[in-house]
Amino acid sequence: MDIAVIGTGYVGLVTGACLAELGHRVVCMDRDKEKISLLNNGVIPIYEKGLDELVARNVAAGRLRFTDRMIEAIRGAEAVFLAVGTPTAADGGAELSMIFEAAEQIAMVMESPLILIQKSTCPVGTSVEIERRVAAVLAKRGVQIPFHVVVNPEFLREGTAVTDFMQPDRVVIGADTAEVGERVAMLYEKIVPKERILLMDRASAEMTKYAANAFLATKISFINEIANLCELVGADIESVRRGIGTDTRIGPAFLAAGIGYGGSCFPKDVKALIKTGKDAGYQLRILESVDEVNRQQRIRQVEKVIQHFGGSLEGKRIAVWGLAFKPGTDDMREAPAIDVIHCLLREGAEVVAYDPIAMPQAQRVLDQRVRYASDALSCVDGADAVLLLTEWPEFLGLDLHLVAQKMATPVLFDFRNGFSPNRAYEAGLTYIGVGRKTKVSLKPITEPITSTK
Ligand SMILES: NC(=O)C1=CN([C@@H]2O[C@H](COP(=O)(O)OP(=O)(O)OC[C@H]3O[C@@H](n4cnc5c(N)ncnc54)[C@H](O)[C@@H]3O)[C@@H](O)[C@H]2O)C=CC1
Ligand SMILES: O=C(O)[C@H]1O[C@H](OP(=O)(O)OP(=O)(O)OC[C@H]2O[C@@H](n3ccc(=O)[nH]c3=O)[C@H](O)[C@@H]2O)[C@H](O)[C@@H](O)[C@@H]1O
Repeated sequence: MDIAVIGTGYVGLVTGACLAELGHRVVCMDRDKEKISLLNNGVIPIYEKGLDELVARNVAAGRLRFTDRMIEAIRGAEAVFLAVGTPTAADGGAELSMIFEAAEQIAMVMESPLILIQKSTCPVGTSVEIERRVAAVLAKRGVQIPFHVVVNPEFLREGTAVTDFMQPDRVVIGADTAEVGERVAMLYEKIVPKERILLMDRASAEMTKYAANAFLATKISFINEIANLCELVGADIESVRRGIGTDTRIGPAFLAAGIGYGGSCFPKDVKALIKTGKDAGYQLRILESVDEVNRQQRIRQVEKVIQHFGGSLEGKRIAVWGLAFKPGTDDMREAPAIDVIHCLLREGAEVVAYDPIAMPQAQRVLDQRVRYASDALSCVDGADAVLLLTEWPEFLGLDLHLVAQKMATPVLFDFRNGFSPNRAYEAGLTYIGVGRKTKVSLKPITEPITSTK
């Protein structure tokens, strides 16, 4: 099929490259000329495992092209994916101006029948509004061109985006007729069995995406609340996590306690769903708490650091391991590190940070006073404490004896529960995790779980 993808960010670029890999002819379009120029010069603007080879292979095979011109993107296309951003608006809802603008730009130049596929995460009713706007532009142009708007939300995660796209648990397709839904389903036939392609109405597909992200965010805030309680009553969250995660009705995924969720989606999608509820006259109490618990979780961890140093961080050198919102990505959107570092600086600390991949992105958003180290060990040189904020494997494999030796005072705040407390103690570090016993006298009975899936 000839396909256009509008918006060449994390989702658009992965979608375009993967569809090309499946044999389709794909044109990826973005209004950001710099991004398109990089891509046309073989440079991938984001860090995502496996994406560079995938893009290079499909460009070389002539199945994947990039443009900043809408008319060029949709010429000859049968289907157009809309994968532009839908960030948080001032009222907490989803900012839809970019997706409406893209749809209207398509309507202004389309010459033949099209299926518009809403890949971006958008509140219930957006597909109907897109339909209305496209029809209005076509009417203004005085042309009659058949088109459909189909909802096909994306469930990939950054860091594993290519494999998530190529091996999805399921594909959700919301369409107003079974026939158009089936046509979009054909795009996924090679990667997912038919019974896992879920055809439904458009409103339900739009809601499914928000419900999925909101549920995963709820699991995280839930386990963080239990972890906070563990700290107060002397239980260990890693044991509890194992104890509940082995119940098949609960499952082990998304139960890693820590500093809370960040990223471009959970925070914004939870807020947007709360706003959808408000607009419909329904208060989503659970999700309001999920959002609030997540906000507090960052503050709570900084308070632990302040408390450890007797109420002030004035003149303390704090090392920060990890800046991206999770390992495997350079994405700094809503990264806990932003808030944590802001608070540390406000309290008078000197901050030295290191992230194996995200430092160039971080430098754009963090305070100029932050200093950057060239590796994980030099980051802790002379530090009064080190904070693990992103559980990159590179940190977890460090020799903690060496770490302790380099520090002025050997204190490890493990805000991702990436290390074994006993390993840290044996290396001479004071260990403070999230929901972990501050002193573990027994041999470790649980190993830290670093995978979040
Ligand atoms: N990042 C992720 O892991 C996931 C994101 N999503 C959803 O996918 C959507 C896109 O997210 P990301 O890829 O992260 O966003 P992004 O911000 O990385 O990329 C969006 C791109 O759209 C471009 N754009 C905006 N308006 C445009 C227009 N009128 N014409 C052409 N290009 C335009 C921007 O220049 C940007 O390059 C959002 O709705 C998000 O919630 C869904 C699943 C996963
Ligand atoms: O809509 C989206 O954008 C995507 O949002 C998330 O993907 P992503 O944000 O890339 O990353 P996750 O692996 O879900 O992690 C999100 C945040 O939760 C945190 N997390 C995750 C799991 C866990 O157990 N504990 C925990 O604190 C991570 O550190 C990270 O900050 C979802 O997992 C995807 O299915 C979805 O498509």
